[in-house]
Amino acid sequence: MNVSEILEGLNANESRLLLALASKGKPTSPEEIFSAGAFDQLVEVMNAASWLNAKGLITLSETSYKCYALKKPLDAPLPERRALEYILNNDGKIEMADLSKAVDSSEVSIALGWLRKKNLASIDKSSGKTMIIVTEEGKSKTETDDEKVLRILSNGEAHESDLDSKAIAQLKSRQDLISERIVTDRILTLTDLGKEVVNSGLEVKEEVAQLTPELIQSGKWKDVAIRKYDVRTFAPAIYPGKKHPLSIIADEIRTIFTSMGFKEIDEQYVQPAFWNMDALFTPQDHPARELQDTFYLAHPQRAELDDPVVEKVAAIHENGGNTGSIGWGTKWSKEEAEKLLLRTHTTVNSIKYLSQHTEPPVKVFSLSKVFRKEAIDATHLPEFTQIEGIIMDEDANFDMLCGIIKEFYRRMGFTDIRFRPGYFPYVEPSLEVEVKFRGKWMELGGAGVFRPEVTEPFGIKHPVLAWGMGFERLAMLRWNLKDLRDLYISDIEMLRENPLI
Ligand SMILES: N[C@@H](Cc1ccccc1)C(=O)O
Repeated sequence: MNVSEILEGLNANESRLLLALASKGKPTSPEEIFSAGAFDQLVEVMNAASWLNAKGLITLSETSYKCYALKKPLDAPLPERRALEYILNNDGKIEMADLSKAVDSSEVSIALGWLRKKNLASIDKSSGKTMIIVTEEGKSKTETDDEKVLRILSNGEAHESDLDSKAIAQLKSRQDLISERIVTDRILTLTDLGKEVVNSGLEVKEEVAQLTPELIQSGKWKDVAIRKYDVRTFAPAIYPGKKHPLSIIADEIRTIFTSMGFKEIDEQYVQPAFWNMDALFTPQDHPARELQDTFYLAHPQRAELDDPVVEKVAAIHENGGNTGSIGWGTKWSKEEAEKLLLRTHTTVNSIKYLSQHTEPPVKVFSLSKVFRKEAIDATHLPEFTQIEGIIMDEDANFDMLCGIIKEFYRRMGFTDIRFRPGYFPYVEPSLEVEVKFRGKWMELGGAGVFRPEVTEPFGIKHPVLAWGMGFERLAMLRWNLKDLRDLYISDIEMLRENPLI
């Protein structure tokens, strides 16, 4: 291509950039060009730069480096420093067991590990006791290399060349201390060809980026230069406000149930044990009622029960009432039933709704939070969400229950479902629902038909089909996550990359 052909092919922004670079007379960064004011957006400079680079009119060189910052301000010296101070104040030597006086119990092994690794202290067992003894280095070093880095970073972000690289590596290996960011500097330089193009009478031809009704009506469109449409141009990433992935799934679930004719219900998180357990024929000595499984309220501890149904439920527990069942055969305590707790399942919503709606048809669902004293791990959270529902109908039966659950999962995109015998005190038959995912069966919830011991006190005469299923686990399968906790960590990258729908 000769110079005049090149000139012909330049768009307005490319020409503008060439002229800006020529007037600077030296290699210049896109940011500097942008701040000179000829462009509306930095991305336009970058876009033009990449085209000019491809055409050989400029070179675009990039250098990357790392910057470090504190993840959060340090409110105390590192555990090993606090431990060291403590040992020094105790003549440079303490018993291992006393280390917990210097640092938090969760920091003991961290402090000890780093004291030894940094050679600030050593372990000595020669006296028969395990002693921690400060080394010469520990006595003289008032600041280690990593502490120096932390001190620098406490004044703000710093360039990697200003920091000790070994100390950085050490700090990176520890949790929650420092974060790393890669910064890329770009420099634009006119090539000889670029200079030649500038010197051969380059000028900016104004272009129209958008055809307007006026341009068309007035006929001006014939005279203006219209910018070429190019799908390969850079575009800035836009992160609009959008729904959290969990809300997207929740919406899907709501749409499925409402389109099947269900109405959504919910209740308070705090419930008397009566509704959460007793009304559901859960015996008062059931393990799930224990303090280590259920969150009970401290203030107030109880709510008085004055519903006439309480007596009926009591009789059912003690001797089966007039259901034909023999009940649990134990003395029922009203006090136990009056304890307030954070609901452990949304089945409490279903039974409360039934208590007010005893005639068919009933088709309701809940999608709401429940609470259990679970240790947090990859598949358990103390606060999670259940997908609950009931159907009461004259013709309701077990097949219908299995059919509804299968249909629900089919609409969520899971076709391999199986039912296994399970045990929930309030249903008979009692089922566990499992979904096959990547060749493995995963338990997603329970279901069954409410027992007469549950329905009789309310005078319910027709079958009630009930189910309660995990919401987070479903979301986990949907997004192929290994860890439930990822759903609730608001990782901004994950949220940005997640598609809008
Ligand atoms: N409530 C049960 C699920 C369930 C609901 C309804 C009927 C049977 C089982 C649970 O939390 O695991």
